[in-house]
Amino acid sequence: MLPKVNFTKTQAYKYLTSHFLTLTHDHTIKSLFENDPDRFSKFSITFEDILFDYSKNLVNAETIALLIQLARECKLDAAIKAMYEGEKINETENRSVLHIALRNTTNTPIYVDGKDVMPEVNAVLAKMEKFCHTIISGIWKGYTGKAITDVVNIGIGGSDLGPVMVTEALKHYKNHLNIHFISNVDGTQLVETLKSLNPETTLFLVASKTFTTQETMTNAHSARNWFLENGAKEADIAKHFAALSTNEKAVAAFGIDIENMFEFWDWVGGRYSLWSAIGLSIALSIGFDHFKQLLAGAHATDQHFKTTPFEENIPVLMALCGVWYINFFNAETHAILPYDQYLHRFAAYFQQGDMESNGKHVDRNGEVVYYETGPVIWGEPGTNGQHAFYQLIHQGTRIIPADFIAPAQTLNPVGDHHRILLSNFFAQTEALMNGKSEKEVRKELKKAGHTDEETERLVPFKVFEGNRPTNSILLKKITPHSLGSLIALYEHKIFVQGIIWNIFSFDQWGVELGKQLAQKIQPELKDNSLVTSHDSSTNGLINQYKDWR
Ligand SMILES: O=P(O)(O)OC[C@H]1O[C@H](O)[C@@H](O)[C@@H](O)[C@@H]1O
Repeated sequence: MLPKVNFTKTQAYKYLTSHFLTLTHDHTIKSLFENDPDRFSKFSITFEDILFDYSKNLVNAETIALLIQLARECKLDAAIKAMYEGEKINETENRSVLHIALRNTTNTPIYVDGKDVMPEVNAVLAKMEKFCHTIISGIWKGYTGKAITDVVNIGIGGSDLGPVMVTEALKHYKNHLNIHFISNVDGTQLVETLKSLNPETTLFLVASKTFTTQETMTNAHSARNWFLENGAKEADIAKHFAALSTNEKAVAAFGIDIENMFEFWDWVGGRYSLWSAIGLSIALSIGFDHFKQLLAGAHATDQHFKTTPFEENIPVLMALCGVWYINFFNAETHAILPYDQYLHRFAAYFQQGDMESNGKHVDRNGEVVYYETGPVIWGEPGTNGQHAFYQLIHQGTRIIPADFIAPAQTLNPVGDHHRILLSNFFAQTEALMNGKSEKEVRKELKKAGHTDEETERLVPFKVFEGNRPTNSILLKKITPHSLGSLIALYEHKIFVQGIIWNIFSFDQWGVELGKQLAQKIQPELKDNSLVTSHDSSTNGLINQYKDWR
């Protein structure tokens, strides 16, 4: 059982409330640097090939100490232990939360209901490895004797976003196989994807934890129809369809050979499942050795998170800074801004990771909370974001804490590109912190030849308040290992925040209601009769749709 502490009732929260007033009155981030030449070394941590710099936050040593006291009062240590020991901390679904077991490369036993899960985990990994070898090498033949050239992952949510994000992030390491993803039930994605494919050389991976998700099952059935309508027979399905699921019965009912099923377990949350059989498209894309490196990188973070004192623990500090902004500064969103094109789906991935985990308004006692919980997560790769939405981060009315992520080494050295990219990465966090004062603006305008009158008119628009907080995460290079570590840092950050906010981070009841209503509406769309069973807006929309279709 997880501890159930209301963090707003702790001593630390009380202290933080008064500390907030003194800190924000007396300091800016800029002045904190001016007053402490060692600030960077005090507020940054190097873990393997990752430098986490949180010095450009509105925190001082006292803030961090109080936030850590908060974590202690919320019994974070007991919660971490409970997760790592396989306790059923997902209490509303009565399940353990063990994505850490999927990448437990040191193989220490982890027990669920008294049974070590590691033999099963290793058996599936071995099966995935063998499968990857036969597909990548071309030993596996399609129904006309040709090797597989294209792999299509059919899944949605956690059965899509992780594989999409990681195959994109590690594109540099990919082999000859073309990997495609179909997630949306909008037939457009299916039709556009299948257009370029040959059934003789295509492998479909039907990825669904439950194997009941409507979008995925609809797409999987249509893919099967396409396969059978283009020359293949029922008996050929075994060579072209595999399933990644926890639901053997439903896989068999769909007609996929159980030999081609890669299993995982109910203690793997969908949005934490890229490390499981759901990662098969990743392993096929980059090869199994690279996939193992991805797992090893995540395992390294798991060890860091489990064994490092909170003062030096990156996910704990990421989480606590987030709590500081959300619950004391009323920040509503958190931006993830990777200065790396390969990470272009990283923010989208953690939209599900974070928002489905911590988008909750009922605490672990079943009470409605009166404080803010999970932030809105958003972001795009820099420098594209700079030319789109950074205006609001720099000069808008809201506080937007942001993570800037960049690799020191590029995987694609071309001319001066990487130096230009990284100079923007460094410049942005500096600018967000320092801003530009009236005095500086005046000087600049005068130097540019503006009259005094023009200068005074323009000054207010050109001032940057600064004092906008950021984290910088500098990686040596994007590798399967470092990416695995990075993803796991964010996963554990989400866990820590869920513990502080006293919410259950590993269920997702909020996605159910829309699903239920869609099931109800679907039969109403069959014929053209007038619909009157809903509110007037929903009726009006449905009836107009019927009129226009
Ligand atoms: O893998 P499945 O079972 O198809 O679920 C896909 C997705 O469905 C729902 O939206 C949620 O439960 C997500 O967490 C999940 O990732």
